Amino acid sequence: MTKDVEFQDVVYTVNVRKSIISESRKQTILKGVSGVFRHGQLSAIMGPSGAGKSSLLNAISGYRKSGVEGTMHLNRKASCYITQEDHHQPLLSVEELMHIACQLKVKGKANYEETITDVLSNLNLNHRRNVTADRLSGGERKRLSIALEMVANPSIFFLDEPTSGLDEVTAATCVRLFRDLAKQGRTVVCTIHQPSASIFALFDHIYVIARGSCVFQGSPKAVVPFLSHVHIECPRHYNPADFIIEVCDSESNDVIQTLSEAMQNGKAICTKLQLPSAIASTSTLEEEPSSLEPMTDFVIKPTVTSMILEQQRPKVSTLVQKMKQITRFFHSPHAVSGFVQFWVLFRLMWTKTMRNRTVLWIQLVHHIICAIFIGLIFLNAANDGARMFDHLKFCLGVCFFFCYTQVMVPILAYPREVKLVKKECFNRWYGLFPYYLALTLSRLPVQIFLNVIFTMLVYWLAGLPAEFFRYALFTVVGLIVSLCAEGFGLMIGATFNVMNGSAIGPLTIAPFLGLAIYGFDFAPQIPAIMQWLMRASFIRGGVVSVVLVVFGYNRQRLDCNEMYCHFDDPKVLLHYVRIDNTTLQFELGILIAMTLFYRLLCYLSLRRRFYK
Ligand SMILES: Nc1ncnc2c1ncn2[C@@H]1O[C@H](COP(=O)(O)OP(=O)(O)OP(=O)(O)O)[C@@H](O)[C@H]1O
Repeated sequence: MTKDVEFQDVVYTVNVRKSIISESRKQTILKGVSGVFRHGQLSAIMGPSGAGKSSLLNAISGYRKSGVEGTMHLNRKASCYITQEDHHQPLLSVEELMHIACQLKVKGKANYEETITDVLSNLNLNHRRNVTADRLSGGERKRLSIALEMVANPSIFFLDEPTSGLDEVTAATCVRLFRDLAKQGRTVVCTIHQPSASIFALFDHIYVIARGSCVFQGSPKAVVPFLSHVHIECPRHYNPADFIIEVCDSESNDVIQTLSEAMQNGKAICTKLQLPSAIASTSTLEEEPSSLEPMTDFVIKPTVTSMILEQQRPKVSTLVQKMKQITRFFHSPHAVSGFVQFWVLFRLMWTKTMRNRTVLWIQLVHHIICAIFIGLIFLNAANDGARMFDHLKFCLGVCFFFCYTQVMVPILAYPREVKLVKKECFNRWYGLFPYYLALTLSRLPVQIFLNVIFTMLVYWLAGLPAEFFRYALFTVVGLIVSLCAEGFGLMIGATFNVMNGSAIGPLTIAPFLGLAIYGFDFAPQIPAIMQWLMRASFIRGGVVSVVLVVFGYNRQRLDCNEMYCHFDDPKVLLHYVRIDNTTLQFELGILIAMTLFYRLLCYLSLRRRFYK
């Protein structure tokens, strides 16, 4: 089982477009870079801002797949990726998070308590086990991210800018911790912007990237001799890390080209020249670096990777390769079954919902106030045969409430969760399907409870007939409309960030609202094309369903306090708005199909984002 990370001729291209109307063009971010990160070593990917450090880390770790070409050689199942921002489940303590990590990542019934205490003590977090993740300091949060992955004991760590936002002392402590992890036989690779001299000296291996090309690879002590080799002299007492970044940040492309050619774009490595007598006495793991004293006897030599060795070996038959691919496809990358993943996630989401008391109270108050507001507008109007348009407005008001309440919440709240889920799915905590199922089902109990409160108040205040069957149908319709609206919101929240989503959400819902109120006063003249368009609006479907529940099912004649009430017979109203030719079952069927459709789109959108 390989523990090293090797890559060859990695190219990463993105499509960039200046504006929506301009043609997209390809931009090459990584220009055929190669390199190797060995186990037992702490490696840093360095470079000026925008050089391609994160792109390289994402490409070799597999965190980004689309647009990446080249050969990568690493054991992905034994690796983990720690993002720059430490996304953790809020409202859960360190200990609870560790328990969840164990339940999802540790095979079989192990003694979680022992594992948790071991890992937390190792990372100096044991004293913070009862604190919630959002109350931890920056350094502690970073250590928690590592602790959560450590329960599965991965042999490769990829960390994106782990020291960003930390002060010098905390950053040095973190880097020392990564070094300890590496010394235990792991490959630890992190991107770092511009380390201080003391932090720079802690790394075993440095990989410098500039404008998408590799300009240095090797020991930090070889930086100064290497630059001197290409006639760039680092001033005495200057931090070599600062100096090489400044050199790479210069305007001139020639310097970068010279350095990159000398390093064969990562196919070569700067290392200490070892005489045969010295080789025998040197261990593979280097001693604790005490200073950045430059090497005197360094050499640039080709990196010998197992990929190169493999190329020299006789080829394995394509049939054997195909068989390996097929068995890999059927082998689940997760430690526990899909059902266990679902159950752990369901309980986690339920706990989160129950602990978020403020949100629960806000939702409850919102439902009660809106119900009283709508109820008072149509107070005891439901039985007045002279107020046909008020009846329709009541049905519209109820549906609009469900739509707006359910659409906007996921649009604003969900994009934040997407990043956390992407990281956890990538690190093989769980699959997307169990997560999605848990997400859908865990919200249901609270949604049903709030909907029942709302419909009870509205139904009673409006003075609708005291028939349990009619009230139950009224509540079911409300629930299906709210599930459909939530699916629509989730689809937007999963596809766009908060800023774009909060603009796109209301924009896309507006035509649905228009179609929902279109033509109730001239229903017989609605053209066929509009009929089809109206079908596309789930709000229209909801309004029609509510009208059918309110006025269908043998509703008694309404009261009439005037000389003549044309609409006191509910059948006349249903006929006037051309709703008498449809059934509640049909309308609900379409609403359920739309709910499933939006939720499928949400799932596919998440899939595309996670696996691209
Ligand atoms: N998806 C993308 N679309 C367009 N440009 C991109 C994309 N991803 C990366 N880039 C560009 O590629 C370059 C390298 O990006 P990357 O994030 O890898 O740089 P970096 O070295 O990590 O920078 P920093 O230290 O500032 O985070 C930048 O100019 C960035 O704008």
